[in-house]
Amino acid sequence: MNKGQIIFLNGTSSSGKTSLTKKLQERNTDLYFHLSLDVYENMAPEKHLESNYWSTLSECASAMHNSIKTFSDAGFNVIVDHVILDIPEEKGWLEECVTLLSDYPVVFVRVNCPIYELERRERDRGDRDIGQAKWQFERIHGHGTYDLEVNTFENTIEECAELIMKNILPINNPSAFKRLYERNKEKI
Ligand SMILES: Nc1ncnc2c1ncn2[C@@H]1O[C@H](COP(=O)(O)OP(=O)(O)OP(=O)(O)O)[C@@H](O)[C@H]1O
Repeated sequence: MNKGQIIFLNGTSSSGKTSLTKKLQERNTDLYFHLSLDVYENMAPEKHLESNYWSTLSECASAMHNSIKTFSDAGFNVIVDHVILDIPEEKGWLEECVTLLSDYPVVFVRVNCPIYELERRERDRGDRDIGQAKWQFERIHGHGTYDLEVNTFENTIEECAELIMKNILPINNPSAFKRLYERNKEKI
């Protein structure tokens, strides 16, 4: 069975990942499942998140990373909506993803948006902690390796979705995940 396609979006809060996911699902006739850390976090009991937030969140993230592989192995396409930061608490998250998925058809997408627009969206939403987007903006994308970048401020969500679909790589094409995996191996 062919592995399911993986579109892996990484961007700060309010960068437009959910909007982009909905647009990709709308324009594709093929079925794409949406995997997001919020959903996995909601599966964990509140008492664990309250008493040990980062360690519980890391277990939620790990469950999600392993699920991506399971979905793809079963032939299901997925869109992963993630915020992987360069902070000690999330150490190993990206490494786990690239180790699990280096041989999978992944398009790793950097979702960009300028800080003033992130802050404007954050204020408008009213359901996000003010300052969260800025804090994440200063701690994301440090590894610098992606297959593709989109900018949800300069381009419409439709244009960003179009660009992603044009960049779905043929199977066996070396993706950013493969390059990151090889780079990590050299460090060990
Ligand atoms: N291209 C855009 N132009 C204007 N507003 C946008 C654009 N993309 C997203 N937004 C708005 O920004 C807000 C955040 O978008 P969205 O939920 O897609 O971001 P997100 O990256 O999934 O955020 P989070 O990680 O916090 O869930 C929403 O109110 C959405 O309508």
